[in-house]
Amino acid sequence: MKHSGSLLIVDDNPDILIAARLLLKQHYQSVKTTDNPFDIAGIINEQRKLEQPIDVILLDMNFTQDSISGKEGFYWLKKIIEQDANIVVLLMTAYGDIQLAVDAIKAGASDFIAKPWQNEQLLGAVTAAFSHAKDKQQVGKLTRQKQGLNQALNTPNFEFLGQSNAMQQVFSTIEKAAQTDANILITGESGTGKELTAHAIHQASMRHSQTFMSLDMGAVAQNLFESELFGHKKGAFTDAKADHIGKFELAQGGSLFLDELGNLPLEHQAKLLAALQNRQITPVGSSKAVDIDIRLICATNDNLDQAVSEGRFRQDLLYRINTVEIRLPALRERSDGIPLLANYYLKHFAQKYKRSLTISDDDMSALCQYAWPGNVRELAHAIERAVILTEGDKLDISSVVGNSASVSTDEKTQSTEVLNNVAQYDTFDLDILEQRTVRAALKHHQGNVSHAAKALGLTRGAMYRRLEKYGL
Ligand SMILES: Nc1ncnc2c1ncn2[C@@H]1O[C@H](COP(=O)(O)OP(=O)(O)OP(=O)(O)O)[C@@H](O)[C@H]1O
Repeated sequence: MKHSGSLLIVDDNPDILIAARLLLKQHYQSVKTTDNPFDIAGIINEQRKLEQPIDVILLDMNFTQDSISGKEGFYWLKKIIEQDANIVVLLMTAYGDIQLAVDAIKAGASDFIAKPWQNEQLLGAVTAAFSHAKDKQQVGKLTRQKQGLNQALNTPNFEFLGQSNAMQQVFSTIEKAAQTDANILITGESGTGKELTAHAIHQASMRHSQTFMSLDMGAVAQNLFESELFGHKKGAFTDAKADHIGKFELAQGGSLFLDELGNLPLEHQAKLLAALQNRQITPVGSSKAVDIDIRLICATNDNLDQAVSEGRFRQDLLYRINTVEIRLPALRERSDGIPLLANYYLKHFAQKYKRSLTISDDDMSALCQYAWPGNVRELAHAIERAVILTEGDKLDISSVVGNSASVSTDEKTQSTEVLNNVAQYDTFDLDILEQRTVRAALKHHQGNVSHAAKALGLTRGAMYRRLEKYGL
């Protein structure tokens, strides 16, 4: 059976063309020939159009103008590589010497054949060239797939917006810090946009075409931190059924985002510090260290200075990760930015649910006065819910504010009251408000933690930490 694949033979000697074609035609589906190297580019284009692209070119080194130096062969080799780097070129000459062969391979040829050839020798070289071409095409395909995956992983679902002075400052710090490889710590309450910030840093950095890999430390089981970060070898522990690549290695060349870093237990903090200091990691169960090249971005809504003073977080690790610190202000501290965000999310969800809705000026100022304990995430969820619930063409604000989980009339009335009576809040203590909101969500969802977490826009890990924090 003939192999699929296309071959082009270029030689000014018609006898050579006939002999090579006769032999190779028995083994390969498509064998083209030409005695004029100026035809090469046209044949490559033609075959591409026919969806039978040339995989391998057998190229003579000396055409009539200059019969022994091989210069012409090098010239055409260069032209072919410029036109299509996936084509594998085999050079041939009757005046072969070792130096010419070495130079040909240095210039990008895959091999070198001396004329006259033994048929087996030529067949062997062409077979190897086809397999080389297949590998090159596979690598090209994988590279394109990786670029596509990187692009998908690196692109968050929403734009990163900010109008307020506070956010303008954040954007300017991101721009400056992104240009360097400095470790960056992003702090701020839940829902303020720490993850969006991490993406923005990666996008503005030199590493933007590489991988952005993230790990939510709040969602990692206690016994898996090391393996998630550094990987493990098959058999390293009972459940290690196969080798596992850790996030550090997956992020190689790109950025590694460690979210909710405050959750990393002390015993693992030392290992993270060592990895950052040595720029090397060792997978669990391996004795071989792997060099790493990543930009580290960490985020937390914990107060790490306080965690240090309470002995929960290593001071030396904090110094290592916070070369640049970006603090994201709570939404209530930048209420002048609320209209931009509210309109953006209204437009987004109106499109999604095929509605045409606007927000009245009064309602917009009400949105600006509300304290948004869940920050932008709460605002986005509230608007999505209101878009679903509103019956007219003006967004029904009473269903929006302060009531992320509920749709009942009672609770709607309550939230309207909350909105109308901002001044009558009995407290603005966020911990207390958060605790109440968590309780309300749990009650509404009859104690179902997953549902309540979803309604609050929290990950399960973040929800469990709050349950623990408030003893619920
Ligand atoms: N400036 C912003 N512009 C547009 N959307 C935003 C902005 N900030 C946050 N959001 C949206 O709010 C939601 C929460 O953002 P993000 O996950 O980045 O917050 P976070 O601070 O990492 O939260 P957590 O601490 O709970 O993980 C996302 O849907 C995000 O798109």
